[in-house]
Amino acid sequence: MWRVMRSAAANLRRTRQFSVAATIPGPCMVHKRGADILHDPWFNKDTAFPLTERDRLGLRGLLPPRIVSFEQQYARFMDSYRSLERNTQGQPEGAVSLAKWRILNRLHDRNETLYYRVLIDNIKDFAPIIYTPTVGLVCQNYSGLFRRPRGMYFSAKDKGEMMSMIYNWPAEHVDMIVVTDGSRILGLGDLGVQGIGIPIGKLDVYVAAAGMNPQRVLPVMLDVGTNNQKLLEDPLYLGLRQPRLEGEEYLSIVDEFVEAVHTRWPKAVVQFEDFQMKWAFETLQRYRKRFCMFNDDIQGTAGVALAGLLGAVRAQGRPLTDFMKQKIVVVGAGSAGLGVLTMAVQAVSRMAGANGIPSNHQFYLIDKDGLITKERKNLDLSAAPFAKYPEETKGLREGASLVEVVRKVKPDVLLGLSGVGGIFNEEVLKAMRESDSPRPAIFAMSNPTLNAECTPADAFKYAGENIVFAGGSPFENVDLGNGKVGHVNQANNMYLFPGIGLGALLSGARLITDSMLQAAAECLATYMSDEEISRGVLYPSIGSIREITAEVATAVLQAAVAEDLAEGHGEVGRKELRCMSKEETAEYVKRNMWFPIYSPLVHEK
Ligand SMILES: NC(=O)c1ccc[n+]([C@@H]2O[C@H](COP(=O)([O-])OP(=O)(O)OC[C@H]3O[C@@H](n4cnc5c(N)ncnc54)[C@H](O)[C@@H]3O)[C@@H](O)[C@H]2O)c1
Ligand SMILES: O=C(O)C[C@H](O)C(=O)O
Ligand SMILES: [Mg+2]
Repeated sequence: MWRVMRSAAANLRRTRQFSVAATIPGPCMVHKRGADILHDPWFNKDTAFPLTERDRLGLRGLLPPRIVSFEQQYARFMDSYRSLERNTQGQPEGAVSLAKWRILNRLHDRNETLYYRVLIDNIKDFAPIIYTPTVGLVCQNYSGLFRRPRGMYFSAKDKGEMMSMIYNWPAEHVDMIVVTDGSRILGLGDLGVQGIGIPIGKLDVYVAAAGMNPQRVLPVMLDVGTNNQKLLEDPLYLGLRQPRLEGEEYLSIVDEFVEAVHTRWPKAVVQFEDFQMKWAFETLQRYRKRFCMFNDDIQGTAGVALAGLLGAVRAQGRPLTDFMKQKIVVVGAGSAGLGVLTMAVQAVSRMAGANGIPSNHQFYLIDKDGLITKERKNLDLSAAPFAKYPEETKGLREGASLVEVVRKVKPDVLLGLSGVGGIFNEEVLKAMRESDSPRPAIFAMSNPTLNAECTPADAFKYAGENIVFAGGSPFENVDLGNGKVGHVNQANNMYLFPGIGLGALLSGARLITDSMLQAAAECLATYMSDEEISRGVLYPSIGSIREITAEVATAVLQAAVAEDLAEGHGEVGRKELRCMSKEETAEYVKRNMWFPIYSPLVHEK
């Protein structure tokens, strides 16, 4: 458990060419002809339709005569993207990001194959546009940006209709669903129906990183109203104009949706995303023993944070088992912060061994009212296991402030999942200089950029140059002068959710268990070489997200097999999965990862 890969092995893996040859799709059946094909982004090839297909599909005369290759189309798109970048230099960042999102979104609407190819090849550049942080801005402006619908919308007004509505979705097969109710979009709060941008962005990452087939993914918005007064008063707002449903009324909507999905696509994996804390925990508890689902903010985030925390131990030159001694201050007792602490405690008890006494002594939890102790009035049930007994507080009082806690505890790690920009201020960061760790770690994981607890520049400036740093949104590395660079990691659940979803899907498991999630976290934690870790590099580059996702999916699938939960997927049955070696499992995963190239289209009536 928690073995650290030898650096040579990790490097070898990194240099291995990632094979896409096996993913070349065969002919693709299309039930449309003529202009209907050109207007369908799944099938459209624009000017790249060869003459034979133009004849066969009734496209002759509907396109200019010259046939342009995929490579030429690709180059033309990238040229226009780069010229947009040049022409908008110096303009406000938000406006530029939205312009970039628009040009990508237009391509998405027109030609999915080309869109996903440019996305995969340029994921490092494009992830911040189609995903965090720009996706946050898109959600905030969604009603104004809306041109064409994407995904499905189930509203409180659809009660009793969902079982039939689900059949309105045009695709026969759906493998992966990301659903939100828009109640806690990143650190931006309740954005109602406008939160649909998040499932769309997450599923784009699924296609790019996990090779999910875009014809088989479904973003979903459950619109149960909004408590965002500004949106309710906005004449352009596209969602229900009513306060959020609560209690049983709310749950009956989610229940109906989950049942409808399960009836039509019993094997689909469902990811719950950006639900406010009470519903995030409630729905996870309610469905995880019945359906193949997980909550990304609780469980995906936990695995990514744990991998980073273990990396921070290695960066101190200590053995992994020293994780049990690390003093960690978690700021934010919401779905993400509590998810992280829950998984960290599980890791500590595994390390302590079967007879070890599970301990959370070294963890300190802070929320908007300060340090959480057993003396807290109306202590939230989910935070209770992490509340400090009086004898554990080092003399700190209930509700002690963040800076008081940091000064007194001298933590090895300060981890923010509060959604509050800038709360790791100069005073707090300077207090981290007194940390007991030779290499303190600062994780400012809240999204989007302005909601990060601090910037990396401030962290290196005030807490010292020897820190290890991770943000949740992408930031540039920091120039420390004298040729030294402060490496900036992105501790974002995108390193795990695509592999969790893909591994679960390909295993055919009916549930996503703690062991499967632990396998995902372990895989990420052991991915980096000692040399990388010593430079403060805790996570792989986004550029290799497809490789890490394939490994995570393999680990998840193997864990499902080990628990005898893997029932098989498509042609590959339970028995075959059980007989596969690790290498064969990895090959099976890669073989099933979709890669965008134009397939020959064959018309079928
Ligand atoms: N990097 C990632 O992968 C990742 C994953 C999940 C969530 N997040 C981010 O984490 C943030 C929180 O998400 P969540 O789902 O846990 O939200 P949440 O609303 O469930 O919880 C927020 C918590 O922060 C606390 N808080 C608020 N103000 C505070 C303050 N001034 N000081 C200390 N604590 C304060 C609240 O009391 C609450 O406990 C969001 O910004 C989200 O984008 C990041
Ligand atoms: O969406 C992200 O970038 C990460 C996370 O799921 C979040 O809610 O912030
Ligand atoms: Mg989220």
